[in-house]
Amino acid sequence: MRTVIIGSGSWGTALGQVLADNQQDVIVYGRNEAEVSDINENHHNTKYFKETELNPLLTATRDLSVVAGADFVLLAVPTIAIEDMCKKINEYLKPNTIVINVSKGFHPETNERMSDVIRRSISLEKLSSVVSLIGPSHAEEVVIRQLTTIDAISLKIEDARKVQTLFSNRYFRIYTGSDEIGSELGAALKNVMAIASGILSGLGYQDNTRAALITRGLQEMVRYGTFFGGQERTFMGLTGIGDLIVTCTSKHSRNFECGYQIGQENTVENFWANNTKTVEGVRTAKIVHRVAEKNHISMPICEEVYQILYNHKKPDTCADSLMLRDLKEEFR
Ligand SMILES: NC(=O)C1=CN([C@@H]2O[C@H](COP(=O)(O)OP(=O)(O)OC[C@H]3O[C@@H](n4cnc5c(N)ncnc54)[C@H](O)[C@@H]3O)[C@@H](O)[C@H]2O)C=CC1
Ligand SMILES: O=C(CO)COP(=O)(O)O
Repeated sequence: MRTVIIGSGSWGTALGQVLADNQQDVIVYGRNEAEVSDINENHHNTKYFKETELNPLLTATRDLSVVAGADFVLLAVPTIAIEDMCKKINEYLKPNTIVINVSKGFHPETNERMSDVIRRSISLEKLSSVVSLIGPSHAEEVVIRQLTTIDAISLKIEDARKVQTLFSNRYFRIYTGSDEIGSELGAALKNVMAIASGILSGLGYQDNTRAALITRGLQEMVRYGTFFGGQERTFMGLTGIGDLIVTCTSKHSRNFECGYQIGQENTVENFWANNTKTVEGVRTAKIVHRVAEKNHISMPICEEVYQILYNHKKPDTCADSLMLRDLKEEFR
């Protein structure tokens, strides 16, 4: 069984190494010459992992036609690039390919979840199903083989099981599930909460405040996710509370880091001027604002993040906006 990973960034490389560790037939496609040759020649991906030595069995290419003949294609590019990438690989795919999504967020214009974008962009006969491989998993820790558990979620459960078998090993354990809506919405929304968590740390708030953020943030995720048909219990699992904890508390999280900078500087200006990293929660905050407003879903924490990012609201005014809201709204 052959797997092609599209994207030689941090997550594509780390997941490629899991498969190389499992002695699977795997290759990474990257558009970036430096990342590809670093993997092939030095067994490093220095841009993301500094000195970490990669499994030498992991190789990379800049030739997209490598996708031809793959049984599994894993898309490890940011959400904004998923539709375009699907259209590019479509011509090469063989019938019945399992396409694995690892991106966390929404299509920037249509607001669709990633599985829906992939199903819309790849020809029906070429796709067995989409499997979302998501959960609490910083690439920086997977690449050094820290014990990690994530979910393989698919509407076609036998495909989720195939992905589970492909990736599972002594440090990487995969659970399966079929609540695609609840899982993908949880994994997307936790990025907005991680920005909020970074902001509150940057402002100097401590553990009580973070516990409040995580707990109330989870309530918002459940409210939003169940409105669109996700199951409440999914949010108690790896793609909900699990991913929420890891990104709201970790120095590895780019969403947390983005929030931290904004909180410390008490302004969003420098972030907008200088950021070059993949910070999915920034776009997600905009989409959640749009969708929640239209559907009258109460999302107070997400709304403050949106106001800071897009309406120049001062971060140090947000605590009062949240803490002094009408108490009658708080029925649980
Ligand atoms: N890094 C992590 O720990 C985890 C990341 N994810 C998700 O994985 C997705 C990918 O993120 P990362 O690998 O972390 O990002 P990254 O920024 O480390 O790497 C992204 C890669 O995609 C490539 N790329 C960017 N735009 C492209 C385009 N238009 N066409 C083709 N290639 C393009 C870049 O050259 C780079 O190789 C995100 O949605 C993220 O939320 C999920 C779990 C863990
Ligand atoms: O999704 C992630 C860990 O589960 C990665 O988080 P960041 O995108 O914030 O770095």
